[in-house]
Amino acid sequence: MTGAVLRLDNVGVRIGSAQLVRDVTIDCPAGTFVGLLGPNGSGKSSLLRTVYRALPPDSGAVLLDGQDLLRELSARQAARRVAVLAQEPAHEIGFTVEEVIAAGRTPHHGAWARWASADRAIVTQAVATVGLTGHEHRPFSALSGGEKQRVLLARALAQQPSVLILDEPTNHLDIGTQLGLLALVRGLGITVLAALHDLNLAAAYCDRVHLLQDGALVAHGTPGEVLTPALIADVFGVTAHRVAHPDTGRPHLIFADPVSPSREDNS
Ligand SMILES: Nc1ncnc2c1ncn2[C@@H]1O[C@H](COP(=O)(O)OP(=O)(O)OP(=O)(O)O)[C@@H](O)[C@H]1O
Repeated sequence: MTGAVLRLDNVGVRIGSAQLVRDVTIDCPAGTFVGLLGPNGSGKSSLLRTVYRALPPDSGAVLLDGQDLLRELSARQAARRVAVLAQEPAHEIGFTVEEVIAAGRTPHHGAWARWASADRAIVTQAVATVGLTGHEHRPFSALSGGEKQRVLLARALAQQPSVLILDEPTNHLDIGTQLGLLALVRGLGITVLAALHDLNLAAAYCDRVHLLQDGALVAHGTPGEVLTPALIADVFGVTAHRVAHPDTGRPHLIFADPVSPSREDNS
């Protein structure tokens, strides 16, 4: 799999009279892992939805290798190139693990076309990559939240996209699986745009990060440039101390508990 160049060019999102996102420009060079950060309700999911065509931008455009994703590519062409692991709970009731993952091949040949052996090999590989070999015939609805997330990642991998959109992909995952998922995705070599709440995961895995507040971009750059205690205090309203990760040298944040001092005073 190879990455595409993704550009969000002055994207605005409006639903009814609410302007959810204003004039956001984000460049994701091919093969980079780009983080989208910001408090609850800052517009991250709304922005990501424009990239996987769940929501049309109200202004601006989303460009994939220079082509307008909405106006120059068909839905199927876009689906061959952009996969998503979204936040919404999945309701694939009645399907097995393997059937859910196999749906990732649909944009490549249509729902009713004959399956090639290459399709089966891609699905088998995706199942193995997320560590679900042996679980192919289990009902999807009977899986735990974390197992479902791995199945949906496998479906996205089976799609063989050049851009992967992740919206809070580590929800429901234990720490080992969180790190494993992000390392796996980073190793794919495709372009990734990921909304992340965990700023330390963003610092560890992202090449660049973009910080949203109230639907507008307030900072962008490397994690080291953006994740400063001053900006974190300003945007998230918390005190953070920043240290260098002892192994990687990347920024690592330690958050202060604002309740602690008064507890000590009262004891
Ligand atoms: N369909 C809609 N109609 C009206 N307002 C909406 C709609 N969808 C989202 N919003 C509002 O838009 C704002 C941005 O929501 P969005 O889900 O994009 O934020 P977010 O940064 O992804 O939040 P979170 O971190 O909580 O997932 C919120 O105030 C939300 O209530």
